Amino acid sequence: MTPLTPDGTDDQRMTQRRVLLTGAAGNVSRLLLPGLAGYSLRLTDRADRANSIPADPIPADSAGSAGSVEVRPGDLADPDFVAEVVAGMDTVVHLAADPSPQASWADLRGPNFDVVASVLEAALAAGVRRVVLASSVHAMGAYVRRGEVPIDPAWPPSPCCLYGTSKAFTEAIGRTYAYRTELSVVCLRFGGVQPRPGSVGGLPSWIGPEDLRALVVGAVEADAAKVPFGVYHGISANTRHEWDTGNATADLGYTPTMDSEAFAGSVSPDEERGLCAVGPLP
Ligand SMILES: NC(=O)C1=CN([C@@H]2O[C@H](COP(=O)(O)OP(=O)(O)OC[C@H]3O[C@@H](n4cnc5c(N)ncnc54)[C@H](O)[C@@H]3O)[C@@H](O)[C@H]2O)C=CC1
Ligand SMILES: O=C(O)[C@H]1OC(=O)[C@H](O)[C@@H](O)[C@@H]1O
Repeated sequence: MTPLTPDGTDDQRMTQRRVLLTGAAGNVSRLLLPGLAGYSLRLTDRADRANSIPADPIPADSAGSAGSVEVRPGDLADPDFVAEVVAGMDTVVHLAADPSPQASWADLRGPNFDVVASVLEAALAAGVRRVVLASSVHAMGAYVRRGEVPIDPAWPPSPCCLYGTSKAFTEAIGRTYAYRTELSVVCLRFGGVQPRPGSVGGLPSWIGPEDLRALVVGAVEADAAKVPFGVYHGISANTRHEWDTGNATADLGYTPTMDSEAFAGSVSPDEERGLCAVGPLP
């Protein structure tokens, strides 16, 4: 791997970094990509989603030079494809997964368990510096229902659903790779990633697009020697404070500026406490 120029400008550093984004045709990617415009990007998603992967240079959301964009469609369930698409990358931002809190074990075991393991294994083999793994607030959702807030990222996972369980696994296997190998792993527990929050119940766990971009860039850029592993809450600076983001500020330089309260008067009145419906597991 070519080392980055240590005294380069931020723009130079970004275009030198080769970043693979998985799940590039998805909803989080759509909001995230303008923040990654300065990187040399490789974007991947399933072939049947390829026409939703942006193929042209991404318009940046702030002044900055546009890096290159390469699109490589394929199925991450195939470990050979994973190895191929990870090769040559400095950083992997792994978003691809089943994002549904209603998903069953049968739905999740491939995309949210096996694929995570394949991505870490391929990244290690390829000499990748850092893997950023998409986790979710659902890994901690039981604390919300019990009203045990604000939630400290260092508390043990307490998933509210099997999807949350898959994210607790994601964090655990990431921690193992960081402990046993040279790979640095950063897990981001995103809240509701939306241009604006949808309901009153979603106000505490919202992360807006600008904060999402700043958090992921912070996770890509943080010095791997100083941050071999970490789990961070990806939440905006919401007035209805339920998620501690202090370690993200300290380690990743994340200083959120958006606040869901700005939308409080115009969201749906659904106030349900908890991220998931209660009832039998799927
Ligand atoms: N949307 C949200 O508010 C939140 C999302 N997350 C996490 O962020 C990540 C992205 O979520 P979204 O963009 O909302 O989901 P999405 O469903 O919109 O996008 C995920 C993408 O991953 C791709 N994918 C899944 N399995 C694949 C495979 N085997 N091979 C290749 N591509 C595959 C899908 O085709 C899809 O385009 C997920 O890991 C999700 O769990 C976490 C918290 C909140
Ligand atoms: O609970 C939330 O706000 C979000 O959390 C997630 O992890 C899910 O992937 C997304 O579908 C939810 O909308």
